Amino acid sequence: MERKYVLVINPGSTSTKVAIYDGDVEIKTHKIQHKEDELAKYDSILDQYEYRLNLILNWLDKENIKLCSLKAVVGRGGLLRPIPGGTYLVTDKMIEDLRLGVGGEHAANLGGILARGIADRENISSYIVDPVSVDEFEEVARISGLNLIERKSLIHALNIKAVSHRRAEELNKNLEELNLIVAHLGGGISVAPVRRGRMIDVNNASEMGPFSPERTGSLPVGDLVKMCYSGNYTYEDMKKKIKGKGGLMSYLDTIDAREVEKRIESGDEYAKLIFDAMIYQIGKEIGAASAVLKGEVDNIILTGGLACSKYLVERLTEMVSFIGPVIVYPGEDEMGALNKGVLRVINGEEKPKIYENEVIR
Ligand SMILES: Nc1ncnc2c1ncn2[C@@H]1O[C@H](COP(=O)(O)OP(=O)(O)OP(=O)(O)O)[C@@H](O)[C@H]1O
Ligand SMILES: CCCC(=O)O
Repeated sequence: MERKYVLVINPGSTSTKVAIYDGDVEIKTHKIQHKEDELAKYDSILDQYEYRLNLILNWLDKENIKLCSLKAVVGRGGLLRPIPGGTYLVTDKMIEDLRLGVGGEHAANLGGILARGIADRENISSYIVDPVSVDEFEEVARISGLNLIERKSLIHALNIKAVSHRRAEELNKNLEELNLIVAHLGGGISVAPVRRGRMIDVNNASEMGPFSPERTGSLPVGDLVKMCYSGNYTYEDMKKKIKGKGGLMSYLDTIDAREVEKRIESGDEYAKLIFDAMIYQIGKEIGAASAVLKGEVDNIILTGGLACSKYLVERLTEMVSFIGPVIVYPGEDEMGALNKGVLRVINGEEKPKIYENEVIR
Protein backbone atom coordinates (compact mmCIF):
# COMPACT_ATOMS: atom_id res chain seq x y z
CA MET A 1 0.00 0.00 0.00
CA GLU A 2 1.25 3.50 -0.84
CA ARG A 3 2.61 5.34 2.20
CA LYS A 4 0.79 8.49 3.25
CA TYR A 5 2.34 11.32 5.22
CA VAL A 6 1.40 14.22 7.49
CA LEU A 7 2.72 17.66 6.50
CA VAL A 8 3.41 19.94 9.49
CA ILE A 9 3.66 23.73 9.05
CA ASN A 10 4.84 26.08 11.80
CA PRO A 11 5.00 29.73 10.72
CA GLY A 12 7.11 31.96 12.99
CA SER A 13 7.88 35.65 12.81
CA THR A 14 11.10 35.12 10.82
CA SER A 15 10.82 31.56 9.55
CA THR A 16 8.41 28.86 8.42
CA LYS A 17 9.30 25.41 9.76
CA VAL A 18 8.03 22.44 7.74
CA ALA A 19 8.24 18.70 8.34
CA ILE A 20 6.96 15.43 6.93
CA TYR A 21 5.98 12.60 9.27
CA ASP A 22 5.41 8.94 8.54
CA GLY A 23 3.42 7.86 11.61
CA ASP A 24 5.39 9.30 14.51
CA VAL A 25 8.69 9.28 12.62
CA GLU A 26 9.92 12.59 11.23
CA ILE A 27 11.31 11.79 7.79
CA LYS A 28 12.05 15.32 6.56
CA THR A 29 12.29 18.68 8.22
CA HIS A 30 13.38 22.12 7.14
CA LYS A 31 13.42 25.68 8.45
CA ILE A 32 12.65 28.15 5.66
CA GLN A 33 14.37 31.32 6.83
CA HIS A 34 12.72 34.52 5.59
CA LYS A 35 14.88 37.51 4.84
CA GLU A 36 13.84 40.68 6.67
CA ASP A 37 13.62 42.66 3.41
CA GLU A 38 11.38 39.97 1.85
CA LEU A 39 8.89 40.14 4.76
CA ALA A 40 9.08 43.93 4.79
CA LYS A 41 7.37 43.94 1.37
CA TYR A 42 4.09 42.90 3.04
CA ASP A 43 1.85 45.23 5.03
CA SER A 44 0.50 42.45 7.26
CA ILE A 45 1.31 38.86 8.20
CA LEU A 46 -1.79 37.74 6.30
CA ASP A 47 -0.41 39.29 3.11
CA GLN A 48 2.53 36.87 3.33
CA TYR A 49 0.25 33.91 2.54
CA GLU A 50 1.12 33.37 -1.17
CA TYR A 51 4.81 34.01 -0.51
CA ARG A 52 5.04 31.41 2.28
CA LEU A 53 2.75 28.96 0.42
CA ASN A 54 5.00 28.98 -2.65
CA LEU A 55 8.09 28.41 -0.53
CA ILE A 56 6.44 25.37 1.11
CA LEU A 57 5.29 23.97 -2.25
CA ASN A 58 8.81 24.47 -3.67
CA TRP A 59 10.31 22.65 -0.70
CA LEU A 60 7.91 19.71 -1.14
CA ASP A 61 8.80 19.61 -4.82
CA LYS A 62 12.52 19.65 -4.07
CA GLU A 63 12.09 16.81 -1.58
CA ASN A 64 10.03 14.91 -4.16
CA ILE A 65 6.99 14.77 -1.84
CA LYS A 66 3.86 14.74 -4.01
CA LEU A 67 0.76 16.39 -2.58
CA CYS A 68 -1.18 13.19 -3.36
CA SER A 69 1.08 11.34 -0.88
CA LEU A 70 -0.27 13.45 2.02
CA LYS A 71 -3.07 12.23 4.26
CA ALA A 72 -3.41 15.38 6.37
CA VAL A 73 -1.89 18.81 6.85
CA VAL A 74 -1.51 20.49 10.25
CA GLY A 75 -0.53 24.06 11.05
CA ARG A 76 0.36 25.83 14.29
CA GLY A 77 -2.75 27.57 15.59
CA GLY A 78 -2.74 31.26 16.34
CA LEU A 79 -4.76 33.95 18.05
CA LEU A 80 -8.29 32.61 17.63
CA ARG A 81 -11.21 33.18 19.99
CA PRO A 82 -10.69 31.50 23.40
CA ILE A 83 -11.16 27.71 23.02
CA PRO A 84 -10.33 24.57 25.04
CA GLY A 85 -7.20 22.60 24.18
CA GLY A 86 -7.24 19.85 21.55
CA THR A 87 -6.96 19.09 17.83
CA TYR A 88 -9.26 21.18 15.65
CA LEU A 89 -10.39 20.74 12.05
CA VAL A 90 -9.73 23.90 10.07
CA THR A 91 -13.26 25.06 9.23
CA ASP A 92 -14.52 28.02 7.18
CA LYS A 93 -15.38 29.87 10.39
CA MET A 94 -11.86 29.35 11.73
CA ILE A 95 -10.37 30.65 8.47
CA GLU A 96 -12.64 33.69 8.68
CA ASP A 97 -11.46 34.44 12.24
CA LEU A 98 -7.80 33.89 11.36
CA ARG A 99 -8.16 36.31 8.44
CA LEU A 100 -9.93 38.87 10.61
CA GLY A 101 -7.26 38.43 13.30
CA VAL A 102 -9.94 38.27 16.02
CA GLY A 103 -7.30 37.76 18.71
CA GLY A 104 -4.62 39.96 17.13
CA GLU A 105 -1.80 39.52 14.61
CA HIS A 106 0.55 36.56 15.09
CA ALA A 107 2.60 34.60 12.54
CA ALA A 108 0.88 31.43 13.80
CA ASN A 109 -2.40 32.79 12.37
CA LEU A 110 -1.05 31.70 8.98
CA GLY A 111 -0.66 28.07 10.20
CA GLY A 112 -4.31 27.08 9.77
CA ILE A 113 -4.71 29.08 6.57
CA LEU A 114 -1.65 27.50 4.93
CA ALA A 115 -2.65 24.01 6.10
CA ARG A 116 -6.13 24.43 4.62
CA GLY A 117 -4.77 25.95 1.40
CA ILE A 118 -2.61 22.88 0.76
CA ALA A 119 -5.09 20.26 2.06
CA ASP A 120 -7.93 21.58 -0.13
CA ARG A 121 -5.87 20.86 -3.25
CA GLU A 122 -6.08 17.13 -2.42
CA ASN A 123 -9.42 17.17 -0.65
CA ILE A 124 -7.86 15.97 2.62
CA SER A 125 -8.34 17.32 6.14
CA SER A 126 -6.40 20.16 7.70
CA TYR A 127 -5.94 20.74 11.42
CA ILE A 128 -4.49 22.97 14.08
CA VAL A 129 -3.48 21.75 17.57
CA ASP A 130 -3.52 23.58 20.92
CA PRO A 131 -3.30 27.14 19.59
CA VAL A 132 -1.95 30.12 21.51
CA SER A 133 -5.53 31.12 22.44
CA VAL A 134 -6.38 27.91 24.34
CA ASP A 135 -8.37 29.04 27.35
CA GLU A 136 -8.97 26.68 30.27
CA PHE A 137 -9.11 29.44 32.89
CA GLU A 138 -11.23 29.23 35.98
CA GLU A 139 -13.51 32.28 36.12
CA VAL A 140 -11.63 33.78 39.06
CA ALA A 141 -8.45 33.94 36.95
CA ARG A 142 -10.11 36.29 34.44
CA ILE A 143 -10.50 39.18 36.88
CA SER A 144 -7.77 41.79 36.44
CA GLY A 145 -8.58 44.43 39.02
CA LEU A 146 -10.13 46.89 36.57
CA ASN A 147 -13.60 46.16 35.24
CA LEU A 148 -12.64 47.34 31.74
CA ILE A 149 -9.77 44.88 31.38
CA GLU A 150 -9.98 41.09 31.46
CA ARG A 151 -7.03 38.76 32.10
CA LYS A 152 -6.56 36.61 29.00
CA SER A 153 -5.20 33.14 28.41
CA LEU A 154 -2.50 33.55 25.76
CA ILE A 155 -0.09 30.73 26.30
CA HIS A 156 2.53 28.40 24.84
CA ALA A 157 -0.24 25.77 24.93
CA LEU A 158 1.24 23.39 22.35
CA ASN A 159 4.47 22.75 24.26
CA ILE A 160 2.86 22.94 27.71
CA LYS A 161 0.29 20.28 26.77
CA ALA A 162 2.96 18.15 25.04
CA VAL A 163 5.33 18.10 28.05
CA SER A 164 2.42 17.48 30.44
CA HIS A 165 1.44 14.39 28.39
CA ARG A 166 5.10 13.34 28.30
CA ARG A 167 5.43 13.53 32.09
CA ALA A 168 2.18 11.58 32.60
CA GLU A 169 3.44 8.86 30.23
CA GLU A 170 6.78 8.70 32.06
CA LEU A 171 4.98 8.30 35.39
CA ASN A 172 2.60 5.78 33.82
CA LYS A 173 -0.35 7.88 34.99
CA ASN A 174 -3.27 9.67 33.38
CA LEU A 175 -2.76 13.40 33.05
CA GLU A 176 -6.04 13.78 34.97
CA GLU A 177 -4.28 12.33 38.04
CA LEU A 178 -1.53 14.99 38.11
CA ASN A 179 -1.04 18.57 39.25
CA LEU A 180 1.85 20.20 37.40
CA ILE A 181 3.44 23.60 37.16
CA VAL A 182 4.83 24.04 33.65
CA ALA A 183 7.21 26.90 32.93
CA HIS A 184 7.76 27.34 29.18
CA LEU A 185 10.92 29.44 29.08
CA GLY A 186 11.48 30.71 25.53
CA GLY A 187 11.68 34.09 23.84
CA GLY A 188 8.42 34.62 25.75
CA ILE A 189 7.62 32.95 29.07
CA SER A 190 4.43 31.14 30.13
CA VAL A 191 4.13 29.73 33.65
CA ALA A 192 0.95 27.67 34.08
CA PRO A 193 -0.58 25.70 36.93
CA VAL A 194 -1.88 22.59 35.11
CA ARG A 195 -4.51 21.03 37.34
CA ARG A 196 -5.55 17.55 36.25
CA GLY A 197 -4.67 18.36 32.61
CA ARG A 198 -6.22 21.83 32.49
CA MET A 199 -4.18 25.04 32.31
CA ILE A 200 -6.32 26.90 34.82
CA ASP A 201 -4.27 30.10 34.91
CA VAL A 202 -1.21 31.63 33.22
CA ASN A 203 0.64 34.90 32.98
CA ASN A 204 -0.23 36.15 29.49
CA ALA A 205 3.19 35.49 27.89
CA SER A 206 3.14 38.79 26.03
CA GLU A 207 2.04 41.16 28.77
CA MET A 208 2.36 39.80 32.31
CA GLY A 209 4.49 37.71 34.61
CA PRO A 210 8.29 37.47 34.55
CA PHE A 211 10.35 39.36 32.01
CA SER A 212 11.80 37.17 29.28
CA PRO A 213 14.60 37.43 26.72
CA GLU A 214 12.53 39.80 24.55
CA ARG A 215 9.49 40.87 26.64
CA THR A 216 8.97 43.02 29.71
CA GLY A 217 6.29 40.94 31.44
CA SER A 218 4.45 42.91 34.16
CA LEU A 219 5.60 46.50 34.68
CA PRO A 220 4.84 49.09 37.37
CA VAL A 221 1.63 50.43 35.81
CA GLY A 222 1.92 54.03 37.03
CA ASP A 223 5.29 54.49 35.38
CA LEU A 224 4.06 52.75 32.25
CA VAL A 225 1.10 55.12 31.94
CA LYS A 226 3.44 58.10 32.43
CA MET A 227 5.66 56.85 29.63
CA CYS A 228 2.67 56.40 27.31
CA TYR A 229 1.56 60.01 27.88
CA SER A 230 5.04 61.56 27.90
CA GLY A 231 4.78 62.46 24.23
CA ASN A 232 8.15 60.74 23.68
CA TYR A 233 6.81 57.46 22.31
CA THR A 234 4.23 56.39 19.74
CA TYR A 235 1.80 53.51 20.31
CA GLU A 236 4.00 51.36 18.05
CA ASP A 237 7.15 52.34 20.03
CA MET A 238 5.51 51.28 23.29
CA LYS A 239 4.26 47.97 21.86
CA LYS A 240 7.77 47.19 20.61
CA LYS A 241 9.28 48.08 24.01
CA ILE A 242 6.94 45.62 25.74
CA LYS A 243 7.34 42.78 23.24
CA GLY A 244 10.47 42.50 21.12
CA LYS A 245 12.73 45.07 22.76
CA GLY A 246 11.88 44.36 26.41
CA GLY A 247 13.41 41.98 28.95
CA LEU A 248 17.05 40.91 28.50
CA MET A 249 17.07 42.81 25.21
CA SER A 250 16.33 46.14 26.89
CA TYR A 251 19.07 45.78 29.53
CA LEU A 252 21.73 43.81 27.69
CA ASP A 253 20.97 44.42 24.00
CA THR A 254 20.74 40.70 23.28
CA ILE A 255 18.06 38.03 23.57
CA ASP A 256 20.66 35.26 23.51
CA ALA A 257 21.00 33.66 26.94
CA ARG A 258 24.19 31.89 25.83
CA GLU A 259 25.77 35.28 25.14
CA VAL A 260 24.61 36.51 28.57
CA GLU A 261 26.12 33.45 30.25
CA LYS A 262 29.44 34.14 28.49
CA ARG A 263 29.39 37.70 29.82
CA ILE A 264 28.69 36.44 33.33
CA GLU A 265 31.57 33.93 33.08
CA SER A 266 33.88 36.76 32.04
CA GLY A 267 32.94 38.70 35.22
CA ASP A 268 30.22 41.06 33.92
CA GLU A 269 28.36 41.88 37.18
CA TYR A 270 25.59 43.85 35.43
CA ALA A 271 24.78 40.92 33.11
CA LYS A 272 24.65 38.68 36.20
CA LEU A 273 22.26 41.04 38.01
CA ILE A 274 19.86 41.13 35.05
CA PHE A 275 19.95 37.38 34.36
CA ASP A 276 19.51 36.64 38.07
CA ALA A 277 16.55 39.06 38.14
CA MET A 278 14.85 37.16 35.31
CA ILE A 279 15.38 33.88 37.17
CA TYR A 280 14.06 35.50 40.38
CA GLN A 281 10.88 36.65 38.62
CA ILE A 282 10.33 33.21 37.07
CA GLY A 283 10.74 31.64 40.52
CA LYS A 284 8.16 34.05 42.00
CA GLU A 285 5.68 33.14 39.21
CA ILE A 286 6.19 29.43 39.94
CA GLY A 287 5.49 30.21 43.61
CA ALA A 288 2.24 31.94 42.58
CA ALA A 289 1.23 28.91 40.50
CA SER A 290 1.86 26.65 43.50
CA ALA A 291 -0.57 28.77 45.55
CA VAL A 292 -3.19 28.31 42.80
CA LEU A 293 -2.68 24.55 43.19
CA LYS A 294 -2.86 24.92 47.00
CA GLY A 295 0.59 23.40 47.27
CA GLU A 296 -0.49 20.08 45.75
CA VAL A 297 2.20 19.88 43.08
CA ASP A 298 3.44 16.59 41.65
CA ASN A 299 6.13 18.18 39.48
CA ILE A 300 7.48 21.49 38.29
CA ILE A 301 8.48 21.19 34.63
CA LEU A 302 11.04 23.59 33.11
CA THR A 303 10.99 23.58 29.31
CA GLY A 304 11.80 25.80 26.27
CA GLY A 305 15.13 27.14 25.03
CA LEU A 306 16.14 28.74 28.36
CA ALA A 307 15.78 25.37 30.09
CA CYS A 308 19.01 24.46 28.20
CA SER A 309 20.83 26.95 30.45
CA LYS A 310 22.58 25.11 33.29
CA TYR A 311 23.05 28.42 35.13
CA LEU A 312 19.33 29.19 35.02
CA VAL A 313 18.14 25.67 35.83
CA GLU A 314 20.45 25.38 38.85
CA ARG A 315 19.38 28.70 40.38
CA LEU A 316 15.71 28.22 39.64
CA THR A 317 15.75 24.72 41.09
CA GLU A 318 17.39 26.03 44.23
CA MET A 319 14.59 28.59 44.53
CA VAL A 320 11.51 26.42 43.88
CA SER A 321 12.36 22.79 44.69
CA PHE A 322 10.73 23.20 48.12
CA ILE A 323 7.42 23.18 46.19
CA GLY A 324 7.95 19.87 44.38
CA PRO A 325 10.43 17.85 42.28
CA VAL A 326 11.79 19.81 39.30
CA ILE A 327 11.87 18.06 35.90
CA VAL A 328 13.76 19.63 32.99
CA TYR A 329 12.75 19.08 29.36
CA PRO A 330 15.08 21.48 27.52
CA GLY A 331 13.95 22.99 24.20
CA GLU A 332 10.63 22.16 22.61
CA ASP A 333 9.29 19.89 19.91
CA GLU A 334 6.38 21.83 18.46
CA MET A 335 6.55 19.98 15.12
CA GLY A 336 6.33 16.60 16.87
CA ALA A 337 3.50 17.89 19.08
CA LEU A 338 1.50 19.07 16.04
CA ASN A 339 1.99 15.69 14.35
CA LYS A 340 1.01 13.81 17.53
CA GLY A 341 -2.19 15.87 17.79
CA VAL A 342 -3.20 14.79 14.28
CA LEU A 343 -2.19 11.16 14.89
CA ARG A 344 -4.47 11.03 17.96
CA VAL A 345 -7.34 11.96 15.64
CA ILE A 346 -6.33 9.72 12.71
CA ASN A 347 -5.88 6.77 15.09
CA GLY A 348 -9.30 7.41 16.62
CA GLU A 349 -7.98 8.17 20.13
CA GLU A 350 -9.52 11.64 20.06
CA LYS A 351 -12.34 13.28 18.11
CA PRO A 352 -11.36 16.40 16.17
CA LYS A 353 -12.97 19.49 17.67
CA ILE A 354 -15.03 21.93 15.62
CA TYR A 355 -13.93 25.48 16.35
CA GLU A 356 -17.32 27.19 16.11
CA ASN A 357 -18.82 24.66 18.56
CA GLU A 358 -16.09 25.19 21.15
CA VAL A 359 -15.65 28.97 21.32
CA ILE A 360 -15.92 29.98 24.97
CA ARG A 361 -16.77 33.66 24.48
N1 LIG B 1 21.72 25.80 24.77
C1 LIG B 1 21.23 26.92 25.29
N2 LIG B 1 21.72 27.43 26.42
C2 LIG B 1 21.25 28.58 26.96
N3 LIG B 1 20.21 29.27 26.43
C3 LIG B 1 19.66 28.81 25.30
C4 LIG B 1 20.11 27.62 24.66
N4 LIG B 1 19.36 27.40 23.56
C5 LIG B 1 18.47 28.43 23.50
N5 LIG B 1 18.64 29.25 24.53
C6 LIG B 1 17.92 30.50 24.82
O1 LIG B 1 16.51 30.28 24.84
C7 LIG B 1 15.85 31.47 24.41
C8 LIG B 1 14.94 31.19 23.24
O2 LIG B 1 14.22 30.02 23.46
P1 LIG B 1 13.38 29.34 22.28
O3 LIG B 1 14.25 29.06 21.12
O4 LIG B 1 12.63 28.23 22.93
O5 LIG B 1 12.39 30.52 21.98
P2 LIG B 1 11.51 30.83 20.70
O6 LIG B 1 11.06 29.55 20.07
O7 LIG B 1 12.21 31.82 19.84
O8 LIG B 1 10.32 31.59 21.40
P3 LIG B 1 9.02 30.99 22.12
O9 LIG B 1 9.46 29.76 22.87
O10 LIG B 1 8.57 32.11 23.00
O11 LIG B 1 8.05 30.69 21.01
C9 LIG B 1 16.93 32.45 23.99
O12 LIG B 1 17.21 33.34 25.04
C10 LIG B 1 18.11 31.51 23.73
O13 LIG B 1 19.35 32.18 23.83
C1 LIG C 1 1.50 34.02 23.75
C2 LIG C 1 2.22 32.70 23.64
C3 LIG C 1 2.88 32.48 22.31
C4 LIG C 1 3.88 33.48 21.97
O1 LIG C 1 4.47 34.11 22.84
O2 LIG C 1 4.16 33.67 20.78
